[in-house]
Amino acid sequence: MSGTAMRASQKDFENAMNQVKLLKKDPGNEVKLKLYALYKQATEGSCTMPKPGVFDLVNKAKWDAWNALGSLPKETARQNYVELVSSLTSASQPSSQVEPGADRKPSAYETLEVTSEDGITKIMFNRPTKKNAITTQMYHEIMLALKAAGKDDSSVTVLTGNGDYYSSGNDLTNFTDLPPGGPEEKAKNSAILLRDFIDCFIDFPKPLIAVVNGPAVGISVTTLGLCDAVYATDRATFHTPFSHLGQSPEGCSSYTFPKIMGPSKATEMLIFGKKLTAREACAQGLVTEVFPDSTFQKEVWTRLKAYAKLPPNAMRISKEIMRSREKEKLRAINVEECNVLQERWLSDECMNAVMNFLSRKAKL
Ligand SMILES: CCCCCC/C=C/C(=O)SCCNC(=O)CCNC(=O)[C@H](O)C(C)(C)COP(=O)(O)OP(=O)(O)OC[C@H]1O[C@@H](n2cnc3c(N)ncnc32)[C@H](O)[C@@H]1OP(=O)(O)O
Repeated sequence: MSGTAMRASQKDFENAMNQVKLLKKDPGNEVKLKLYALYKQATEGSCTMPKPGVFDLVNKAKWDAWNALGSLPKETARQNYVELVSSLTSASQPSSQVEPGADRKPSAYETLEVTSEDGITKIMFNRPTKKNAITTQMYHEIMLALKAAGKDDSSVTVLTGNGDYYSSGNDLTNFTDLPPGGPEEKAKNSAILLRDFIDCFIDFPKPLIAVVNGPAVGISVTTLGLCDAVYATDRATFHTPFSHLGQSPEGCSSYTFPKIMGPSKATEMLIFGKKLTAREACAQGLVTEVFPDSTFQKEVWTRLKAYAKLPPNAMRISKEIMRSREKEKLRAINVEECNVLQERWLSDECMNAVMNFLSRKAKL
């Protein structure tokens, strides 16, 4: 939902709770879990309950769903709940009662614009004035959008950015919002969020294409290694300044980058923070193809529309074959990288780098 759209009131929330009870069609377990999680988050805030045991399957599934919302603000959870219920009630209406344009429901997201057309679900990062830096809320919204796109009836999913940047990576103000447990708790929560976020890329079931419309920094670069194709404007640059920030690689890049470009080129990017042009990134295999900025959008979307007409099940199965041998390995690498980062975030090197950026002493 855009920043200017109306927020759901407590009354809207209560109406939505009543509407859920009146749903004619069972929305299925997945949606019920999402509703449960959003309800708990909206009413109680972040999940602080102890995790149920592995054999307590139902409560564990509920706990997982709630816990996955991390620190999503209560108001956003309330809004997302109302919008989810609204989408369920409008989907269960007979088509003759649906007003023209009623399928164009307001977006369920504040930091993204998500659209579905011509067999393509487009997830657009939508904080152009902040160079599409990824806030905690935005991580959650991207996860929700990816999970929904993985199940919708589109054939391919596209990630792109609004404005002049693809994304400037992690929003460094994320580090300033400390929970009661201080930096240690913050680092622990962030590591869990990062692990879950990257798992969504590892497990994404359809072709996932990045349309890199401008410079990309940090995690918006590393996740490209988990996409299935990367199309870039010749204006894009690719920068992973982890050492400069006192941090270490994430997004499985410690594995995917050496595999894609060889260890020494990966070292230049991941350890020395060398910024690549789009053409350099293409020569090294991180980018699939580079287009002149003047024709970028037209050429890329024409191509994607043609790809989206291919048989969706064949594409899904082919991706599964290509990814299946790697999945367990990628998950393990993700956990390892998150553990290392959890410690890095508490280091003086990292804290100083973040403070320098926030106090405007340093930019990349
Ligand atoms: C759950 C946690 C998981 C963490 C995973 C680990 C992830 C690691 C990374 O992603 S590391 C990379 C982090 N990103 C950066 O260090 C980039 C920082 N930004 C910059 O250096 C510059 O802003 C720039 C080079 C991207 C763009 O410079 P310029 O063209 O001069 O624009 P501005 O600096 O004026 O930016 C406009 C506006 O946006 C704000 N902003 C931009 N990027 C970020 C960011 N990453 N975090 C926070 N804020 C950002 C910038 O402050 C300006 O805001 P203002 O208008 O001043 O309010």
